[in-house]
Amino acid sequence: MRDPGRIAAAIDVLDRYALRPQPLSLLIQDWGRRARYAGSKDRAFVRGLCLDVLRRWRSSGAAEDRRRGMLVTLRDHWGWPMERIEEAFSGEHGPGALTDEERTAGPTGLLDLPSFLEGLDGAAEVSEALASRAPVDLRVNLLKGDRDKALKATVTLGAEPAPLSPTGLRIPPAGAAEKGPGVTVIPAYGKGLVEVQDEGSQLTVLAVGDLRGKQVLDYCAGGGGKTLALAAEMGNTGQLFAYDSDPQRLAPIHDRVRRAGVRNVQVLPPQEPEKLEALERSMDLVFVDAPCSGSGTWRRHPDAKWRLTEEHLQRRQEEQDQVLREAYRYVKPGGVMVFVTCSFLASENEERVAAFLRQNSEFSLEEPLAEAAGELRGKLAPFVTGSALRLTPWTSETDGFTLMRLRRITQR
Ligand SMILES: C[S@@+](CC[C@H](N)C(=O)[O-])C[C@H]1O[C@@H](n2cnc3c(N)ncnc32)[C@H](O)[C@@H]1O
Repeated sequence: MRDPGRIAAAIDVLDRYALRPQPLSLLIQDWGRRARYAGSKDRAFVRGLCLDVLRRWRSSGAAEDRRRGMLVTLRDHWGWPMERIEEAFSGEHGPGALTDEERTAGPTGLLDLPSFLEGLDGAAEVSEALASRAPVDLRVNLLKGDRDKALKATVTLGAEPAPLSPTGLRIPPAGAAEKGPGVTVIPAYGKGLVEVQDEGSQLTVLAVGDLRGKQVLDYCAGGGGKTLALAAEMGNTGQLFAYDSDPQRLAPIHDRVRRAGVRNVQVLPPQEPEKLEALERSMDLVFVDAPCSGSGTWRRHPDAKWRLTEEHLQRRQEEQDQVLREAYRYVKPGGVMVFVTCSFLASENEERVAAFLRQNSEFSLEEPLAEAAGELRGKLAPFVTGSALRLTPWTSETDGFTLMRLRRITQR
């Protein structure tokens, strides 16, 4: 396909998104089925362009008019000269020649945040950071080798040591219309030496402190991203239990655990609640990676940014309250519960923890890096605000994650 057809396709996909906001991956799949003639480079181009327009959905004007959003994105963010844009719009299979009015269109001046979040502190900086592309981060699985070995194994992908996580590698963002790095096809991935995991996500596990020999419950284990990182930190010692209320989300964990060489994990299926109940008041650590808006990952999933409504946010908060109400029961006296979200919003973090503490006087807040290893503590200290560790694209150049730490006070 040439520029005109690719751009018309991207506008068509975005028109469908505007009509009914849904995950972009579904819309691209749907387009791929209709456009049998499109090759893998065409798909990468259309997907990359749609993501970039969605990143600046409001400021480019795309929310109101996809042609305008497309023009502004290609001209102001992809750096295409007007001549190329004119040809792409008016060429065969293109979306149709630009009008005089369109030619002079500029940015709208709106922030690229849902309107109910425009009042956030530092909203302009937040909006700009979330509109940028994210790198691909890898976590080196220390059960299979060290970072030097992983660096050699990923050199063809352009990986370099990540700035903050001692287990992290970073591959810079691909060019706008390029396919991302083929991480999952390299032997090091197949052998479990590296996992795809944002540096911020890795840091939430590393910040907890020494986990060797401990009894740990990963209460919202999902597909096991944090479970694998916790297991690697535990060095296959102690016991790690992985639970999630949704059996479908938990399903991939078995294969992942095997590939990563993890031997200390017991998966607790929600269909057998007695296995979870048996852990009551016995865990050194309950790690709660709570369901959330995902606002910290909007660089990667800009389509999710425009699907979030105030009602959705309210529902996530209720889920967070419920998860806290359930998970604390498994913490032993003197043990710790760590509450993590991939959201930077206080309403999904500090406010939830405060609500929990009002109901549970047995727990008290601790400094979030209370047991983090010395060097890491130094690196992460700048990102502590009040009682939360808050990592964000605009401060730590990671996805957004918030971590809070609660201790169950020993009974006298
Ligand atoms: C952020 S995701 C977890 C991601 C996962 N920890 C990872 O790193 O791949 C949140 C998870 O919480 C689960 N969840 C929601 N409500 C829950 C509850 N009441 N009890 C246990 N899990 C719950 C969801 O099914 C979802 O898988």
